[in-house]
Amino acid sequence: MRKTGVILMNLGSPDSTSVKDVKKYLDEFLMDERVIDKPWLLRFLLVRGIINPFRAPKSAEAYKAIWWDEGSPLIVLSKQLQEALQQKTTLPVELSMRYGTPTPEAAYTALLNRMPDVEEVILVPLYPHYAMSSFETAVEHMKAAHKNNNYAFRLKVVPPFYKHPAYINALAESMRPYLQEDFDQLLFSYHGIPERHILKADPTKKHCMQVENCCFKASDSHPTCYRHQVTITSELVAKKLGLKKEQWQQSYQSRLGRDPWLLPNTQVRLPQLPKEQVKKLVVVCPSFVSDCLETLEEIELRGKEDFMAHGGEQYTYIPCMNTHALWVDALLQLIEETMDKDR
Ligand SMILES: C=CC1=C(C)c2cc3[nH]c(cc4nc(cc5[nH]c(cc1n2)c(C)c5CCC(=O)O)C(CCC(=O)O)=C4C)c(C)c3C=C
Ligand SMILES: [Fe+2]
Ligand SMILES: [Fe+2]
Repeated sequence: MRKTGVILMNLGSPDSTSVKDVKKYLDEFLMDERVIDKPWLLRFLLVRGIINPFRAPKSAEAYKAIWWDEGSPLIVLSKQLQEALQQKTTLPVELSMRYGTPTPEAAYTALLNRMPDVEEVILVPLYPHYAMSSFETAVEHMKAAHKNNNYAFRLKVVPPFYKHPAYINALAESMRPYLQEDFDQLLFSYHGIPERHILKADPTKKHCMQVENCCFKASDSHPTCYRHQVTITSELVAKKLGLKKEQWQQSYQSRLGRDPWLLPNTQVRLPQLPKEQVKKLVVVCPSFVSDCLETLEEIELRGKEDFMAHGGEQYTYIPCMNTHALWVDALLQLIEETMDKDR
C-alpha cells in the first residue's frame, strides 16, 4: 500500500475584518495573474491605486456582517470539512488556502509531521468547476510549493468534479429539503468570471463563445470551460430533482471591474425577477462548497433585501453543502478514485 496523504484547498479569507487585513488579503488575491490577467505593472496600478483603496473598506464592512466568533465562515467551514473527512478515513487530511493561511508550506509540513514517509499527496481543490482564477491557480500554487521544497512525494490532483454522480447526488440531496415548499423559480447563482477567461481557457481557440450554443456542443474545450461545466451541473441537478426547464434558471454573481463578465448577472436579475412574476425564489450557489462572504453576504443578506424590495414575497437561500454527510462521502470517493489512477 502506497503511503498517501490528502490536502484540501480552498480560496482563503482575511485574518480579521480590519481594513488593514482585508487590504493585505485583497492585495495577494488580486495581484494573482490568473485573477487579474493584466501585465504586472498595469495590475499593480489597478490593484494598489484603484481597486484596493475603494474595495477594502467596503469588503471589510461586508465581512463584518457575516464574521463568526470563531473567524471567517469560509475558514471555519473548511476546517469542519477537513475534520468531517478525517473522521471517515485513516489517510491524514490537511487544509491549505490559496491566499492567506494556512499556506501550502504549512499544510505540507503538517502532513509530513503526521506521515514522514508519505509517498503521494492527493490535492483536492475545493472547486467543482475549472476556472483559471480558482482551480488552476490553486493547483499551480501547490505545485510551485511542492517544487520549491523538493519534496520526494508525488502530487496528484482531483479534477473538477462538476458532473461526478456522487457530487451531483450530494448537491441535489442537500437542496431537496429547501424545495419542499411552493416556489416559482430556482436560481443557480455561480461565481462569475470575465468572458475573456473563457476564451483564454479554450485550447481549440475556436469553440467557446464563438460557436452558437457552444456549451451544448461536444468540444475539447469543455475540460477547461467554466461556463460549460456550471451549465452541466445545473442541468444534472435539476434532472435529479425532477425539475422542469421552466422551473429554474442560471446566473453569475460577484462581478468585479468593468470588463464583460458572464451573463446574466445575479445582481441584475434579482430585482427583475418579481416583475416576471417570480415572487417566490429559491437560490443556490453551487460554485462554492463552503459558505463564504460571496454566499452569506452577497446572496443570503443583500440578495434577499434586493429581491424583497422589488416586489419579491419569499426568498430562500440554500446553504452550501458544507459538512453534509453525502458531500463528505463524495469527497472520499473522489480522493479514492484519484489514488487509484496510474496505480
Ligand atoms: C468559486 C470559485 C471562484 C472563482 C471562479 C472566483 C473568481 C474571481 N473572484 C474575483 C474577485 C473576488 N472574489 C472574492 C471572494 C471570493 N471568491 C471566491 C471564489 C471564486 N472566485 C470565494 C470562495 C470568495 C470568498 C472569500 C471569503 O473570504 O469568504 C473577493 C473578496 C471579497 C470581496 O471583496 O468581494 C474578490 C475581490 C475575481 C476578480 C475573479 C475572477 C477573475
Ligand atoms: Fe471570487
Ligand atoms: Fe465553452
